[in-house]
Amino acid sequence: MAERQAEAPKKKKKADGRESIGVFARLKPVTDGAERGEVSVRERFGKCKAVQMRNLEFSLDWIFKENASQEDVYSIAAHDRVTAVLAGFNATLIAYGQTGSGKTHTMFGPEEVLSNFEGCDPAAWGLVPRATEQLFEGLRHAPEDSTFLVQCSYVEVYNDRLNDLLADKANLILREKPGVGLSVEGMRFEMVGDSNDVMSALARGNTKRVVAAMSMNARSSRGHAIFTIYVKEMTALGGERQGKLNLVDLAGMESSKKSYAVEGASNNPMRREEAKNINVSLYALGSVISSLSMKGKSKSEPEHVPWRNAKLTRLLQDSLGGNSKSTIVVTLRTEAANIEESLQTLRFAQRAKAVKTIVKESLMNQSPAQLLKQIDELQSQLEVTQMLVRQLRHELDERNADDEARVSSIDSSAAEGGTDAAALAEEVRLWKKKHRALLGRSILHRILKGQSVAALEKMREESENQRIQLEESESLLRFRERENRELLSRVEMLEHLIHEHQLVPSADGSDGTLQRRGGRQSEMMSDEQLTEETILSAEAELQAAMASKDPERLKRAIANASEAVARARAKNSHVLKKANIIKGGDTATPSTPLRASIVKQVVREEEVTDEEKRYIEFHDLATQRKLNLASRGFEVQNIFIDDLYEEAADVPPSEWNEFILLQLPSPRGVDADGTIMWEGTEPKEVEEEETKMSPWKRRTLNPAKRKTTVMNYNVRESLIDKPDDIMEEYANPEEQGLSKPKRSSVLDAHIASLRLLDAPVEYGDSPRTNRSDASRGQRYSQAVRSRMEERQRSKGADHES
Ligand SMILES: Nc1ncnc2c1ncn2[C@@H]1O[C@H](COP(=O)(O)OP(=O)(O)OP(=O)(O)O)[C@@H](O)[C@H]1O
Repeated sequence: MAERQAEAPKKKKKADGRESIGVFARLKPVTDGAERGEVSVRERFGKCKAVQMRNLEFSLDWIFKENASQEDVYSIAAHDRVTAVLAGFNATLIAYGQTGSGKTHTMFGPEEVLSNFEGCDPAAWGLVPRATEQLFEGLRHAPEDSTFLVQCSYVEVYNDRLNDLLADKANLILREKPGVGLSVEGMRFEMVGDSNDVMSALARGNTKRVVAAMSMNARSSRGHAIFTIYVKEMTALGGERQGKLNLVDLAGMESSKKSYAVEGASNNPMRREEAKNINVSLYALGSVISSLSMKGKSKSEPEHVPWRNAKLTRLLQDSLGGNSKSTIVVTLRTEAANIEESLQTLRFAQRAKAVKTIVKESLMNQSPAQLLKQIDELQSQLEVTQMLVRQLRHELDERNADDEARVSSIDSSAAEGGTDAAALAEEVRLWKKKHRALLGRSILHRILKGQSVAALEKMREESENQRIQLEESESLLRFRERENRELLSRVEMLEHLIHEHQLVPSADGSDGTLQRRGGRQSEMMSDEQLTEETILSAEAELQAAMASKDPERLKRAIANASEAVARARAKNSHVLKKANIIKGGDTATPSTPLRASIVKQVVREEEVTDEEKRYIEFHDLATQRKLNLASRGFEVQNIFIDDLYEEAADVPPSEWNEFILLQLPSPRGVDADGTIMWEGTEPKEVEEEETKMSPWKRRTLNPAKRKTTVMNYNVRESLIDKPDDIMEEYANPEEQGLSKPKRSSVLDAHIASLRLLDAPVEYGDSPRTNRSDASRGQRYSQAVRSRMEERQRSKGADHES
């Protein structure tokens, strides 16, 4: 084995069941002859948890270097997830990365793993065959009175359609069922009895996956594949529990220029449609991860997660936002030419690390009827046991009397001297032995009786608990219904407001602006209303621009919409000017030179020294802080945790938090002069006289010594300028064969992404903390839709009259 990595990192699980998604990165060896990019894995005390790419550092749960084996990846990233499935949890393993970066290799292994599973070398097996082996091995050691039902399903999301890879069924429908959740209608479930069954189902399914030769990968997957194994355990007493394992091999993000380098691909409409769909669904996944990572970070946490923007995100809803222990392995290409894509992948990974899922064990599921049946059974068992005990006691009493009579008769014959004393003593010993055995049996029956009584008590208690739970659920339902009614009346009120301030196009209607009917009204409008109006007009213009098929107008409209969203955010949130680099130190200084790699050590927990423990603790604190900033959209540049650790050599551990907060402070915004405003302590020159202050603090507060370089993500640029294909397709939807609903869902994805991720722009207003863009976002879309419907209706009415 190339590299036996240190033991798997312990997943932190909070008492409330919230658990972080495990996020791992795997580097793919550089392609022959290509130049390696600026990438280095930081390794300390046998732990590989940080990767440095250009001047950025990303801390994840583990970084697998190029020489990491399939076994290393499995044991660190997946083994405990599969164990959890056997204990009744849901688990998900996802591979995410640029096209050709090794997702399929990580999930399945090289091609022969599927084409010749039994004949290939098990060392080449990827996560899926290993997980399957572990599952069946676990079942072989399960309690004897349990029986299991193991099934699998395999679907592909191709061009935002759901196809069943185990049956010849295309375009399956997703349905939300009350009490059951999301299900794929008509999907085939196949029974499997061992790893060979699973692998042959997979191999069969894979022949139906759409794979094409692209310049970045000779066998590139053109859709996302989700293979699921369901394990249902049934006990002799009628209990049931179910765990499932989702194995997700995503298609890779595409850069059109690089992907179409294969001759003919750029003119192939099928390949273009695939690439567009892959990118749109992965953007939707990025938006979902962003809003999930922001959850709980501020009081005004966004409630809306845009799950519905793509089939892929709907299918992953349970894994990323629900009840599942999830792991994402991001795969990275390390060639210099691919660094930009790898950075995007790592940004996604960093955000995913801030996401928490709520993990619940699937308990033995017993209905009140089943419980009552068990109570009946136990009661009759108890009666039988009681009868047995009574019978035994009676038998024992009789035997005791009998024995006593015999012993006394033997005693008296011995006294008379007529019998052989030794033979008599032997008889006495045998009788006493029998007596003891009988007593033992009686005790055993009593223990049995005790167990039955205890079990009966437990059943009664469970039955009572279920009754209470039922009552609680009913009252919660009543409460939710009341809440819903209130929400509905609020929506009606808003619709009314919007109707009152109806917008009309500007005089010529072509400059992409809208104005309100009746200028005087605006004077009476609140800031909030004006903001809503601006967004509404921007959205209406987006729709109009789409209908006009004028690409220039559409580009203007998108820029206008994102500007409007940014303005709205600027009024209500922490903001930073686009491309405004906040610096306390000298940004001209080149990034820290790469360190010579440290000799790897494999360490056991008990062998960890105090110094190592301190380092790990510091690393965790600093990572948490970076994650916190990342999930708010800020990227920390030129700061590496190892350097901070050295800087903190004289900082007592009890003050590490303060130190890290000073080194990585929270940007609040920019004032009118362009000066950064910070939450908490501002950087300032500290007078030499202030000697009471500890040296580290004086040093850190000095802006010249401070290392901070924080930047906000410039997502707007990547959304608007990068996917040129998508822009073109907006402009020529008919030519691209896009249906109307499809177009609007693409647009919705963009709008949602802009709302969530757009680079905030500073407009001089003092920042406020009350931020509720997302929920407002929902209201905007709803309002736009209902207004349009109303217009249609009134147009219809005009015609009729
Ligand atoms: N860690 C690795 N070690 C050796 N070879 C690898 C590794 N990762 C990937 N490869 C090889 O690189 C090629 C591309 O990998 P793979 O098909 O897994 O990429 P992918 O990310 O699934 O691409 P796509 O998104 O286009 O489907 C394959 O030939 C694969 O065997």
